[in-house]
Amino acid sequence: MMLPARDYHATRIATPGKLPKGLDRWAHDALGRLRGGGRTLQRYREQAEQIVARSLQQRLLSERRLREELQQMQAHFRRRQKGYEAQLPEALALLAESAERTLGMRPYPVQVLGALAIHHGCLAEMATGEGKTLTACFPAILAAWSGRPCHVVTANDYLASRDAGIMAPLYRFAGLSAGWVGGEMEPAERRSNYARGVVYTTSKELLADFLRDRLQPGLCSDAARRQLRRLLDPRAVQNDARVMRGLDTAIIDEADSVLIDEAVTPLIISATQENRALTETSLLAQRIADSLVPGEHYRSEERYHEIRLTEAGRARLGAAAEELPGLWRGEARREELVLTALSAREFYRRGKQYVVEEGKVVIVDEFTGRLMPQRTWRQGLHQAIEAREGLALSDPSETLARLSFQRFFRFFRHLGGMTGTAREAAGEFWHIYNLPVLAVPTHKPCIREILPSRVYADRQSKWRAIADEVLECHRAGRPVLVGTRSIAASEELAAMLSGQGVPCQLLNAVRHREEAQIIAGAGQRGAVTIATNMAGRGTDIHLGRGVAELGGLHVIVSERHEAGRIDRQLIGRCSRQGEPGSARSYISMDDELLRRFAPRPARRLLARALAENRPGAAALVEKTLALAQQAAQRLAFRQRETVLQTDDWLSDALSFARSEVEG
Ligand SMILES: Nc1ncnc2c1ncn2[C@@H]1O[C@H](COP(=O)(O)OP(=O)(O)OP(=O)(O)O)[C@@H](O)[C@H]1O
Repeated sequence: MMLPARDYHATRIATPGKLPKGLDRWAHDALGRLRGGGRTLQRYREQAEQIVARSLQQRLLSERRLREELQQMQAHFRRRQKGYEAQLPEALALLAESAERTLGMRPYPVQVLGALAIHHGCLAEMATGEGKTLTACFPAILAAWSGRPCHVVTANDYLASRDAGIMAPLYRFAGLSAGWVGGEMEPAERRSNYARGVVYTTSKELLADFLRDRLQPGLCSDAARRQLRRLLDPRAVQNDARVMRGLDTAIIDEADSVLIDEAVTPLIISATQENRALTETSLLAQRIADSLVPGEHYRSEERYHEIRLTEAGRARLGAAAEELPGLWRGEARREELVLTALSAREFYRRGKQYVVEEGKVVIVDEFTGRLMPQRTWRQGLHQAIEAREGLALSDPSETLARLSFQRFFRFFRHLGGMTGTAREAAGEFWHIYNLPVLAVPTHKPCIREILPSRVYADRQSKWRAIADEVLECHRAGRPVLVGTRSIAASEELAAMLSGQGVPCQLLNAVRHREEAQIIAGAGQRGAVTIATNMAGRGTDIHLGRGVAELGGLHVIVSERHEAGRIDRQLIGRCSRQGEPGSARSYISMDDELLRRFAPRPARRLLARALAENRPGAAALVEKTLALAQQAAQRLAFRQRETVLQTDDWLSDALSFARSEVEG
């Protein structure tokens, strides 16, 4: 019997506390280390082994009996009577047996350990390929049994629909229904999916729906009043345009991507309005920017993506403004407009940060490599890029609601998650989200071979060497996956390989329709797959027959990312669950990471050492690259912390302003 999902609208969402400072922060960090420490891990490990052993005993239960036991357990968790948590091991044992019967997968002890960690509000670091999808189901079921909304957050729509579909039989068996919400869905479909016990979706959909729901007219923020209104006027339920049931538990897959990489970008719900004056201004700014000479009129700082006008640049701009409309008379405003146009020219590249589709600029997500047709850059940047591309300018938009992902996820009462790469950011997870990181051991020892990196003076020689290595693997019958940082680079390599007669599959934001098919073929004998970060997370590449004997999948990292975690995710596509596999990174002296984050004199010295073939030069470049990656990560962390502090400050300032008005 399936119990109806509880109507949760009437309950308040948790209000996030402030970030601890000074001594409080020190004490808080110590607590984090304790909660994510070896003792906790040992305790969960022992419990997990007992649970798996217990589940093996339940093999003898008839299907009817197993369902009955699950129903009783669901009732315990729904009522939350005192001591119900003592039933946790038995509940997990029943679910483990159910997973075997419905999905043909009995969770390994390390998966049960991961499930326990997530249930207790930790972030389980589980290596890639260890079966996080199944692991997440157990805490999701335990949470959804309470009748409160449980959201499983995945990295993209494809994974949301895939995971909800694959795991549906287990949820049904446990008396729950599972749904998924994706970008293309209409409100009615969204509502019906959000009404399910467990909902798979992406952080963007979840936050956008949360904000849109909050914008609905007549929404009472007070829980008791809302309940009363619904009792007095049952029609209010039908007229309620909100799609979500509320927020309670979020289990976040690829938690580092969601809670760290994307955390700083605020999600903004906006309405576009025609503004001819702004359109003309953007075109004028573009024309002026085109007349400025780099080095003479402005200087650009690539590391911080910052542009500064020189005195000559200011003078030239002032002279140009004399013949322009009033808006250009204000010095600060005209500089802002031209700096935006210059940023568009200097830092934004087609095929990297964006593509042009049907006459529109479409943003490519830097971390996932996917297109984001709903997103636009703010403060005139989108229009500046359109102007540079010679496209019709879109109307600017007015902000209706905004919230950063960081702040949003701090609203949840229960937060848990998993990822293959959390260690580097353990401090940040605890500091910002109160999530201790627990490193779960692998089910089988990992036999991945990390081959020494290869270093080249320039990108042309690097790409030629990559093509040679791909050809070598292809001839030997080994499948290869090459990860690139941009769409343009993936296309370039594909053209190069095709020129050499090597058939290859290309997976990027522009060619994504056959994603599932490409991934299904990527582990077959002789397959060559070139992919942007799209293949970096969640893709499960199965080895074809005889491929393991040849050495398994070989991964080539063609250019390192600012966050080391992203490289580790890509490398994690090979050698899953104890299979063989290997990975190699390629570096060139003009890689963006080195250009932006390694000091220029060091780069010059290294380039000379490389050109002269000095022993140890390649190792030095690799060390410099590691330092550059650390510098990039530190900068990104500081930016995220600032965003959260600004968010807190804004919310304080706004609530103060409101209470003043009300008072
Ligand atoms: N207990 C199990 N028994 C048998 N097969 C399993 C089990 N758990 C997971 N698998 C299989 O292992 C493979 C990897 O699982 P999954 O994609 O969930 O890994 P992952 O940890 O999410 O990887 P990634 O970090 O790359 O996203 C899948 O093919 C899945 O069916």
